[in-house]
Amino acid sequence: MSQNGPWDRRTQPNTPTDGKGDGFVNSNWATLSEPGKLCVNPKIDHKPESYDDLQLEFSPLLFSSLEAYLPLQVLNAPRDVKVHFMKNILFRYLPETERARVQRHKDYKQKIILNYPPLYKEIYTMQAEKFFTPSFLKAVRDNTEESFRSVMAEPSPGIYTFEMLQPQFCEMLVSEVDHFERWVHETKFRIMRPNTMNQYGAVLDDLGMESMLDKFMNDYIRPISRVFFAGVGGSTLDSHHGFVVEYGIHRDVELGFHVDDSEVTLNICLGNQFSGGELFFRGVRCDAHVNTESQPEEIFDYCHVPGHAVLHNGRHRHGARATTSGQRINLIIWCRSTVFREMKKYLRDSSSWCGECRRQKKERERLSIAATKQVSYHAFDLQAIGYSVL
Ligand SMILES: O=C(O)CCC(=O)C(=O)O
Ligand SMILES: [Fe+2]
Repeated sequence: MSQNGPWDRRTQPNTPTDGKGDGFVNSNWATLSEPGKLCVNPKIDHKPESYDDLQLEFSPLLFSSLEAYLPLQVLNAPRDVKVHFMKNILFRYLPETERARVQRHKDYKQKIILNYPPLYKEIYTMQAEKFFTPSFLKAVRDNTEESFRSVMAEPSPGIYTFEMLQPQFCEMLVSEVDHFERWVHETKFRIMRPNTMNQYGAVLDDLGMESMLDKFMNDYIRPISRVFFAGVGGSTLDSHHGFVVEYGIHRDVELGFHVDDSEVTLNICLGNQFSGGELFFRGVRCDAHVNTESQPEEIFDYCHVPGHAVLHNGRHRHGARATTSGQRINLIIWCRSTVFREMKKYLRDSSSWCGECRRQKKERERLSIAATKQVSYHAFDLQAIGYSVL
């Protein structure tokens, strides 16, 4: 995540100012910049603030959860002070190499943001009425399973498709990406591609859209995921990787079979004219079973429609077939849950979501029922010939 959040630009607590701006005049808070300690006993009835609107290196939920452990003096301080205090503590747990990586990425993003002149500044902030179709917006505002289902199809278990983006927004985003690619070409700026499997495409978070996409995830993906992907962290999504992929002539052609680094993935086709490029799905798998066979009922192919979204479990194995003519650009948002990832380390049974774990569990149950039946038939036979069975 970015370190370019609003608090980062503010005067730090140990630099008191004249009190007119964002600085802190209360000299008590100056001491808070020293490495702090949390209290052993949390304040039980404490109602934490939300940190969702900030771009932080750690999950906003982590900051909300830590609040109850803050010393009273910090607990009553402004949110910026609390963030600074908690961040100092959390950073002590990040290995040096990870810290250096975060810093390098921050510098890289800052360089792009300072030098790249956006084509459409207006798409860098969330404007729901301009981005989303009215039917999608209504479903999210009603915020019930029924309202979501009224605009969605589930053509295969766990794969949801629906109309989501306005054509004008899709066109603007495609033009913005084209404009960015031209800038990259002209300036010879070396950019990072979305992932190891794509040679083209751009990470939208890196070109200044991170806070817009945070809102996109928090307000428009999480409410739906809370209903349909609760078992895999759908209600605690707290970070994302947002990017576009580009296929066609002089671009990527296809995408191999893979799982995403996400709990829930939103994949929206932005256009343009193209043929091919179908997504193929082959069942949800945990790490241990990622290379196992698909069952016939897990086989599903989907044709992209511009403006339409596909929402699926990140562990749903999939790939994209060759785009055989034209150009296809898709917006992908990989949504992640820190809480689910932590929990997963301790859970041994993934049969609630992994197709192969579920199949093996059923098979074990079938064998154990068959064995029990065998024992009772055997007992019945013995009784029939005059043995008493305890
Ligand atoms: O090209 C597509 O539609 C799929 C992209 C995808 O699966 C990914 O980027 O993870
Ligand atoms: Fe993917």
